[in-house]
Amino acid sequence: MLSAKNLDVRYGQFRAVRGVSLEVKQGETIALIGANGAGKSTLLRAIAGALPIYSGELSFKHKVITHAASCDRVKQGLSLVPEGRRLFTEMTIEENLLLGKTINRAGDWDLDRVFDTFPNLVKRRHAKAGSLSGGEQQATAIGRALMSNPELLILDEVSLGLSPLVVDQVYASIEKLRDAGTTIILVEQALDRAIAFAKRAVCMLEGRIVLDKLTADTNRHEITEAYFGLQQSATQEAS
Ligand SMILES: Nc1ncnc2c1ncn2[C@@H]1O[C@H](COP(=O)(O)OP(=O)(O)OP(=O)(O)O)[C@@H](O)[C@H]1O
Repeated sequence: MLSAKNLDVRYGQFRAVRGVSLEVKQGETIALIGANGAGKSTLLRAIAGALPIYSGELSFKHKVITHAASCDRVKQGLSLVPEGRRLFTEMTIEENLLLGKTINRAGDWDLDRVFDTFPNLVKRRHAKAGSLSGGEQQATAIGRALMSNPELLILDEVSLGLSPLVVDQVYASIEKLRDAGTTIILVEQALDRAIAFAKRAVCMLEGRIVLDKLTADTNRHEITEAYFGLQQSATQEAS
């Protein structure tokens, strides 16, 4: 579904993502793991078209999208829920959700289905997004992405700033999406949760992928070593 080949993403001279290659198959769930500054958000934002790709090639459903505008990527079925949610705070939940619909991609997602998936939003549907709790805002941001009927859903730090109880609720909802076959890449700082949720773990260190394994074939210890750069067998050689 998604194929990244040797991607470099830069801020000025600084290579935040260095020669990253990643293949994502339909229906896969991938946890993108790594320490602060490892390059996870930069990679996801470049995949979504929010940052330019300096070099390398990115394809989605066999079509090269390396330099496609982000709205064209959404039209093709690739949707990012960014870190920090980025809602329109003066608009209501419902209005924020409907923004996801403006792209007009065919599919089953509509307001009713989003409210079924996130029942905590129903009573607050006419409340301004700026007045919502963190959990409600996160649910709205995910719901807005779903309204575009994505084939690949990318979630950056869904649990950031949420209480453990609310994180459980958000995960219960995205587990439903996973079990329905949605392809998901998610950044998650809580390692145990990431391993429990995803079928595959991809760990980044200093802009590179240093571990890429099925979660069933790895363990917390191996991922932690990759996370801190303690392992010898990097899956991608330094370029
Ligand atoms: N706008 C920017 N300008 C310059 N450098 C940046 C910018 N955004 C990120 N960086 C740098 O790029 C590197 C990767 O950052 P990125 O946010 O992608 O990491 P991350 O793995 O998502 O970390 P975090 O978990 O803290 O969000 C870091 O060294 C960071 O300081």
